[in-house]
Amino acid sequence: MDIIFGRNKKEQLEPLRARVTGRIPAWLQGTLLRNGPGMHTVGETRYNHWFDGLALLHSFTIGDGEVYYRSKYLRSDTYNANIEANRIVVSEFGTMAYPDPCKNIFSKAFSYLSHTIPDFTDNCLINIMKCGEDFYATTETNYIRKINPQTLETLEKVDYRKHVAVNLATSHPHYDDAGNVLNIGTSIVDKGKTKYVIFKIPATVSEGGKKGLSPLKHMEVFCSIASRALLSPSYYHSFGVTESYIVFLEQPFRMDILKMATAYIRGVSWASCLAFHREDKTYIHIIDQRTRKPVLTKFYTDPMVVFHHVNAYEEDGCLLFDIIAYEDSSLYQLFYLANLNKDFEENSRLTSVPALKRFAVPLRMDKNAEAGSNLIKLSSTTARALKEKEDQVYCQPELLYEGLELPRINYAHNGKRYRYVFAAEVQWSPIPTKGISMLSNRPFPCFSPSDAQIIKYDILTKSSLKWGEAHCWPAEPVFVPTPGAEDEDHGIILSAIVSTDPQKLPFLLVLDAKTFTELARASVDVEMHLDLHGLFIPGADWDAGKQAHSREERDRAAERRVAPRT
Ligand SMILES: CC1=C(/C=C/C(C)=C/C=C/C(C)=C/C=O)C(C)(C)CCC1
Ligand SMILES: [Fe+2]
Repeated sequence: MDIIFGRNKKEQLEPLRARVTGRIPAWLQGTLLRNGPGMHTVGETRYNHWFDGLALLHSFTIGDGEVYYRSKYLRSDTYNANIEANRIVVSEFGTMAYPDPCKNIFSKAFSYLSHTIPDFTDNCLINIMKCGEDFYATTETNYIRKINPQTLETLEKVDYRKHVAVNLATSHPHYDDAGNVLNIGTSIVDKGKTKYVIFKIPATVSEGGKKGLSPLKHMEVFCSIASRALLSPSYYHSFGVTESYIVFLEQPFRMDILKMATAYIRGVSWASCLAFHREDKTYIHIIDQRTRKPVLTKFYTDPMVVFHHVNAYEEDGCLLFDIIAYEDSSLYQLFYLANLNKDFEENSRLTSVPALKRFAVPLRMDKNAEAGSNLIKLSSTTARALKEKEDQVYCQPELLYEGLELPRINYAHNGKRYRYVFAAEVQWSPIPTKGISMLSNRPFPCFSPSDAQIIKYDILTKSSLKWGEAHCWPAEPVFVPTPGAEDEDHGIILSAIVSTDPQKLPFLLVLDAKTFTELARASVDVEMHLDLHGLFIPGADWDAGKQAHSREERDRAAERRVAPRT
């Protein structure tokens, strides 16, 4: 497991031609650009958590049936400071770091305290966001980093706070048909009011006919939602949209602001300031995009932890939304490197498995409905919404499928009716209970991973198709539609596969999205990292992608030309 999770990966700066077996469809031209943690130790120091690792961007440039691979570390301020000091000097999610051991730690801590919330990391390791014509590496802090999608070079650092009052923002924005970005962030103790802020970044800006203006400078607040608890806003990783609404889950997995403000002085990580409150509810906020206000009915459900929304849409006066839900926060526990690097089977136990669940929320309240009655009359789901009071509804989901994560859809169906979920599936087999869970303090059913595959789940027929191979770890499957496609699943699936078998090279897998049969694979002789998220840039200048060298490479080549041979 160390091969996959714990080991630092080398960059592949020069585009490397992959060995293609099978046939890549001729129409498939573009670049699959992805992000994830690639470096877990710096000098003698090591990160505690897999989500701390330094961002390693990688790309597969595809065209004329060929594939070229390259990878490059994001040259974030965090990366540069760490490399220069040859140790970890910037704090990440699961690792608190101290910039300068020679200086008085306390004076530093006091200056942090006076700001309440310290300056966060710009190690943008989670996803890639498209903003107008530009691409950004993203994480969940207030920083994003512009990148060159062809050369993977790191460009400007953008601070969201300069444009909207957010200290944190998700790495999973939504896009409308015009390419405008919709995202949500948390504004911590801004004028004493902790709130969730939904903001928009326009795809294009033109002022007096001037082009090339930065869309980020034209961000606007779309609406905000007050946090239930001023000092403990919810943690969230994504949200949902339909054509007319936004779905935001205020889950009882919360950040303790006071703990965060003193974390540095106490020598504990940000992760330790997050806690799951199983005695609490999950509040379902539905924001009407037309009025820019939350609907007044209070919808809630049982406590849960959600990272990924799959999709949401409206049907017959109801809003349906699908998520991957956990019963507790054991996922974060699992990704501590100490757990991942030891006996994986033994240690990677979850006290709850990721489950695809469908919720249904009534958009119009039946005033005459009796208390206790189910307001959902759809034949397509068994999800229920029980009226409790005039303005209070308890939602009970329909369980669709257990054991999948990293969901993707055909994005043309985002916010609209859809049928297919593409995801990574990890089958967690139950193992005999050995004791009491440290997380929940109760006897726990334990699960250990037994099999990893890519899955296409059909919500309509409740059936699935799968792709899997021995020793292979699939990444998030990305759907790319065939040009002119009419069917939702008319296209291909791309996934970067790494293997635990040292004899087997990593490869880009190309599947037919309809049948889930393998069309081709492009193997590369590199140590590839297991990534998190990314996107496909269609029709990107294939020749340029194949040849484009970064500024550094060009400089090195020039140096080689002038340097006398010794
Ligand atoms: C640094 C930092 C954070 C980073 C969180 C990260 C990096 C989360 C990654 C989550 C993933 C990858 C989930 C996958 O499902 C917080 C807690 C937002 C706030 C404090 C500073
Ligand atoms: Fe994610």
